[in-house]
Amino acid sequence: MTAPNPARLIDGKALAARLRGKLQQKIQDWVEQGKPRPGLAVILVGADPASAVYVRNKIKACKDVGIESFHHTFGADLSEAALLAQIAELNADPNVHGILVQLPLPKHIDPQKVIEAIDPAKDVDGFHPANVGLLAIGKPRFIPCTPFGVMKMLEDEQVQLRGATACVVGASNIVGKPMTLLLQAAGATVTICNSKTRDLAFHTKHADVLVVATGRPKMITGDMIKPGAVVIDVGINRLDDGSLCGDVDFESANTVASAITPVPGGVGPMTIAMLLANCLGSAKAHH
Ligand SMILES: NC(=O)C1=CN([C@@H]2O[C@H](COP(=O)(O)OP(=O)(O)OC[C@H]3O[C@@H](n4cnc5c(N)ncnc54)[C@H](OP(=O)(O)O)[C@@H]3O)[C@@H](O)[C@H]2O)C=CC1
Ligand SMILES: Nc1nc(=O)c2c([nH]1)NC[C@@H]1CN(c3ccc(C(=O)N[C@@H](CCC(=O)O)C(=O)O)cc3)C=[N+]21
Ligand SMILES: [Mg+2]
Repeated sequence: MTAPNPARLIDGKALAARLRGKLQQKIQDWVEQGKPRPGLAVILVGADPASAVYVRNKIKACKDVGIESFHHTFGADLSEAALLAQIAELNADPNVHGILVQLPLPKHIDPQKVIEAIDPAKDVDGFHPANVGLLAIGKPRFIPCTPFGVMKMLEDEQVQLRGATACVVGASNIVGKPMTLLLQAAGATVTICNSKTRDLAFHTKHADVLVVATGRPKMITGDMIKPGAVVIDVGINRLDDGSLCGDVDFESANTVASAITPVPGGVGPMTIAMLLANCLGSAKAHH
């Protein structure tokens, strides 16, 4: 059975490809002006298979648009001190404009300490407290890639955020919190939910724009969605059969929403495109 009235599919993969094409041209122009090629250092600690895939995707995306990438891979037994020393070296390297330490890190390493060791001017993830603060006061330097990508998708879809009701489900530092700041800066009235939220559906059902980032496969079902809402599914979950699914139950949500992102092919590719955009922005700010 097909949905009676299926939602418009928001094609993040296609939009990301368009953005990468524009970036490739901008980087070519920049380098032709005699400016240094943007460089991104990616640090991977340990052998988490999902992380390894993401890092490989990021490095390939760099190559496609003309960003030089520097890949540093370490075993899971790397000491925190050694990681901090590696970051200090990259902070001082003039060929490196962006530094990304792939999360999660092994348990013996304090991720907050690592994030704070990165030069805020090279923090293309936008996770450093200085950059979080700048975003919070409406003067962003680096916008975290995933929420930045979501905003680009909403813009491309011409979703009216001014005066709209938005709900963000999930309140992490890397997705939910910065997402809330961006939506509210765009004029939406925003509710942010977490695992303790009582009557989650009450909140989600009021949202014209619903963004979900919980890491709970298919937890948002069609009956929790306002008819006609725009639904953005940030979740990436691997099921036992090896397939990927989001935090939204696509099948039931698709019949209620007016537009929805798929997983895969939605927010994920946009995250990488915005990382590349932040790297070019950083190279320009350095020169
Ligand atoms: N597409 C992309 O580019 C990216 C995708 N992701 C994916 O997005 C998802 C979220 O990632 P991340 O933000 O890092 O996750 P975290 O685990 O850091 O945070 C999850 C958040 O969701 C909340 N939450 C958990 N369960 C529920 C529930 N039942 N009801 C309401 N809220 C709940 C948690 O609440 P509490 O605060 O109470 O614990 C927490 O705030 C994951 O699937 C991840 O793989 C992440 C980054 C990028
Ligand atoms: N310092 C840091 N910065 C991050 O931005 C960061 C991180 N750590 N750790 C993990 C999360 C997750 N993340 C994704 C990026 C792209 C896809 C992506 O391209 N997804 C494809 C599918 C990929 C697949 O097949 O597995 C898609 O949705 O179509 C997914 C997830 C970035 N993260
Ligand atoms: Mg490269």
